[in-house]
Amino acid sequence: MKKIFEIKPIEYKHSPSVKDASDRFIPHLRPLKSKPLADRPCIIIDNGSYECRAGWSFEETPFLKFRNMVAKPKTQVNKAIDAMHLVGDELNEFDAGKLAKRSMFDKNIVYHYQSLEHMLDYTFGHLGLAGESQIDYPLLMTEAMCNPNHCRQNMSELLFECYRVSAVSYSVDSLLSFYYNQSKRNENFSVPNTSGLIVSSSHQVSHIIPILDGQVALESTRRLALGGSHHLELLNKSLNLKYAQHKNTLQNPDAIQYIMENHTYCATNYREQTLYLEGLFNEERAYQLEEERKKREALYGNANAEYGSKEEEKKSTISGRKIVTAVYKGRTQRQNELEGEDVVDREDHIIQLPWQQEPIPTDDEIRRRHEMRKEQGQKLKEIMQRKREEKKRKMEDELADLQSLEAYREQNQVSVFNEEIQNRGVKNFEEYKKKIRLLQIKLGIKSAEEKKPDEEKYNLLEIADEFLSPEELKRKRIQKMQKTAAMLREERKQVQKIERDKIEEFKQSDPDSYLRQLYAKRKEIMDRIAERQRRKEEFSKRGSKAAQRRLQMMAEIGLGAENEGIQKKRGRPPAAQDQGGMQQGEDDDFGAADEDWDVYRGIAKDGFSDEEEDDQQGLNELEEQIAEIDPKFANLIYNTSKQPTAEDYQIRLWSDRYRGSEILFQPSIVGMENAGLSEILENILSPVSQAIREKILRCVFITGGHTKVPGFDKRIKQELTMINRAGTPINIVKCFDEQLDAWKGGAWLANNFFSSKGLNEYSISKAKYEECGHHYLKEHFCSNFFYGPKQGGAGVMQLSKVVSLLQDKVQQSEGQLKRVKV
Ligand SMILES: Nc1ncnc2c1ncn2[C@@H]1O[C@H](COP(=O)(O)OP(=O)(O)OP(=O)(O)O)[C@@H](O)[C@H]1O
Repeated sequence: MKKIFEIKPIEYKHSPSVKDASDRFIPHLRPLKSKPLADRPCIIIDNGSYECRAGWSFEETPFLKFRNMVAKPKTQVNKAIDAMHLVGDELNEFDAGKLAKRSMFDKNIVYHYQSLEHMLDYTFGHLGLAGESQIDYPLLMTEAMCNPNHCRQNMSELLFECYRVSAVSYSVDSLLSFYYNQSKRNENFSVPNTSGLIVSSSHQVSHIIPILDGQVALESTRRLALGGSHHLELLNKSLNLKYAQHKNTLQNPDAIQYIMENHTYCATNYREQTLYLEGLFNEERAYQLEEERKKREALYGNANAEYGSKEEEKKSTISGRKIVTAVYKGRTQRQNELEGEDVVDREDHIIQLPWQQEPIPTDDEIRRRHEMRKEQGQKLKEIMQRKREEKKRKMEDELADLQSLEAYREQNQVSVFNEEIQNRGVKNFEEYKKKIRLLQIKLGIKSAEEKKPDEEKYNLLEIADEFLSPEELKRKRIQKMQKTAAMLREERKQVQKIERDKIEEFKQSDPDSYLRQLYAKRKEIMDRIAERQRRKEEFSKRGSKAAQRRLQMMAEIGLGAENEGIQKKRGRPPAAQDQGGMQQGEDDDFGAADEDWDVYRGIAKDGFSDEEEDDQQGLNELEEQIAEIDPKFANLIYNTSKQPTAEDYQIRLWSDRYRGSEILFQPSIVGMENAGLSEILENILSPVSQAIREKILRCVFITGGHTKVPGFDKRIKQELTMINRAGTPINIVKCFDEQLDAWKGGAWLANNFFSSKGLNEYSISKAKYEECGHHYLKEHFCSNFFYGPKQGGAGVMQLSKVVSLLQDKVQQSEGQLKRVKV
């Protein structure tokens, strides 16, 4: 049996209260407040586009960890609520549909500073600083690699001007994680000796950062704009496309996130893995077909097992049950062998989506449904019977009425008789006679002649013609015809009886074929009903051609009073209608107004009803017959085995398990023309010397939340091995915690490097900010480089310096001009 995985509901965290945070931190912070700034604890904020982690440097792990989203309730109730902003776990306390969420990030760059402000309010408030007028502590904030100056500038402005933070240090998350891990693993750790290659993949982007002797090789650093969010999106799209029936569950982002975090992995070799799964799929299909064939054989016998395509049939016999069983055994054995080992599970996964079982009907319930269906059939029969009786009564009345006119003839009032029959739509006496006879036949009334015994009825047949008068000869001919017709009738009855007997015999001798015949008839009726339904729907659609044509026809023949009423309502001059029908060149706009369609729908409703009833009755009778013979069918109809089962709510992950992470290596899967990670690694490593390559490959450091996908490190090793033809040893180092190491690295940096004079070397103090301007960045081994006008530059650049720079430029361009002229 294959293992079936469940989707566990995500437990939403609740935001800690501001009071709890104050109770926790204020006793710690109070004695530290009087100390110099460098000796005070540092606030560490790892401001990630997926999650924000914040806490004090004296703690082991971040106190706050929340989805970096800000939301506004969509209420419009009152101003106070409308102005409210929810951050992080506060969002979980509201109905997701009633919130307008937004992220402050574009890719992994902060661009919406209003949201940032809400996030910082929340963070400082929940770190025990709710009552403070300014943040009297150093702050370490993470930022993206090569964060644009403009973004940092806005950030500094907000922190210094709005929150009056004492000192701010900016660091890159993956560098923090790298150095933190190095220091923890390496006893002789010193920044200038550290070299390595950081491979980081987080929510929106992935980075490859080579580090040489404690320096980031910026010109070789690369960013790939793909990360966990793209993986999630691809998985979401593919599952929703494949399992459209489970849209409700699969459109829930939490369910997809759960699947991604627990069931996806990174294939070491994409193509080989795809072929492997294809093999599994084919084996399983063959097994299924084999089983189906066996079932059919059991049900219909070997000769009749002709369902399914010949191709599939062939395939199933090639593999055969034996092979399939062996395959299953092999798979189980392989899985058992792998258990406990550090091997990525490459099999397909079956996921059980949440569902609710409907109660299985008891025998009594099935019987009740059967009875109900029978009752419905009976009712339909009764309705038909009533209709027939009504028709018969009408015909009897008509017959009686017509026969009553005979009295006028008997009283020699021929003109009155003629007038009366003409009033009833009958032209002359001949037609009158015919009509009476027709009604009698329909009502099954025998004429006086027919009631006589055969000898009397056909008394002239035995007499030779020469003994008969011309009148009798004529009657003899009629008697002859009547006798032949009666004989034919009798013969037909006999044939019908024989047919019935044959069917009964056929039913007894070959019930399967008989059953199939019944099924065929049922299908015929059902097709007819479906076709009628389709036509009905077609007519009821305003835009359909059939409906337009029908409406046009109705408009042309004129809809009498009803139509007239509508036209009056629409304010048309009555003269136009009086002329009858449509005038040449008159614009026919019947159908343009909604009322026209009401008339049409009224007409469209009646039609088909008699045929429908006949078909429905026929279908009921057939189903009764089938159910008597085929218990499976009875179950299908009355037991409604269509009831959903757990299997109906299962989804199967095949390539979905590894296709999402493959986008990092083949961005073309999501339509991007970028180079993938393997190509980027090759571009970085091929131009460098062997000595440098050796240094770098000694520590290939993997970090970032998205690298949690099992097998990611193995894939990177595989790619590097293929690039590294010289056979340089490759050492893959996985970080301790993919998501928290950046924060922990921040705490490590603050605790080890910020004390006494260190703080000034690693952070921008308020005084420095005011002196050097908002773009100022203090560079250190975990930070970004500053690009643009040099530190303490543009903002404070002397005017004389600017003028001399401009003069230099002018001179240079003049020199170039001269050269061109010569
Ligand atoms: N077990 C897991 N398997 C695969 N992906 C995961 C797993 N856990 C988390 N992720 C993904 O990792 C990503 C978050 O990574 P991380 O926490 O490093 O991002 P971040 O630091 O918030 O963002 P960024 O650094 O891009 O601004 C998310 O896309 C998340 O879906």
